[in-house]
Amino acid sequence: MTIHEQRWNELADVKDELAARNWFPGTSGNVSIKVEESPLTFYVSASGKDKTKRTSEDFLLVDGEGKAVETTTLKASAETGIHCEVYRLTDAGCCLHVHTVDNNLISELYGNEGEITFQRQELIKAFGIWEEDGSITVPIVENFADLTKLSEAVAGVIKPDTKAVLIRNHGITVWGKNAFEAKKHLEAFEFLFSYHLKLQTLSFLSKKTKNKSFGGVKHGTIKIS
Ligand SMILES: CSCCC(=O)C(=O)COP(=O)(O)O
Ligand SMILES: [Zn+2]
Repeated sequence: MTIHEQRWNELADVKDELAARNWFPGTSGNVSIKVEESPLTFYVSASGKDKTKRTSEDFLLVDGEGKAVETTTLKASAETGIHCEVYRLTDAGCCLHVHTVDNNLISELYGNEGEITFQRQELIKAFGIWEEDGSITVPIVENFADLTKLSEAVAGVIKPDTKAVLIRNHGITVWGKNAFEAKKHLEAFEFLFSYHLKLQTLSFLSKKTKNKSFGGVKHGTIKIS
């Protein structure tokens, strides 16, 4: 099997796994995988496709500027520019973008702060953070309609330890050194988002009902009194 076939299959497999979780509602989302480092080429999903279906026209090969490197009638994802920035600024080998209710809610709740930080959560070990007081921060950018501006906004918040960027009321773009790691990071973030939202809801409800069962909420810590 050629390297191109291998990468295509890895990307198709991870896309299927995310589709099985209903993480591509309404044709949303896009995925990519690096094929060659220099000059950069990567497979990216074709725009507007039903990402729950597996076909021979799911991906096309593009260069570091997001331009097709082979003759094709396929159109690269509208958000290919974001994938280009991720490959330009990080050592990513795979980049995944999904729209979920949880990542949209978190992006709106913390949008004005421009970031959300998770601490004292076992699952941050999925990002290689094993320190007692380690934390992971996800920057949040506005959802600019101009996709060049959106790509620039994403690029502007990527630091050396950034693993993902939230786009406000849009979705998350997350990456890893390969498809396995990118999926691991995505699953871990979605777990943290879901946990955080449930905890905030429980905290709010307990305050509303003056039920003292749940105390102050501090980055995932629940004090039971
Ligand atoms: C109906 S989703 C709107 C576009 C979007 O945000 C997305 O993730 C999918 O765009 P693509 O061009 O990659 O299909
Ligand atoms: Zn999107």
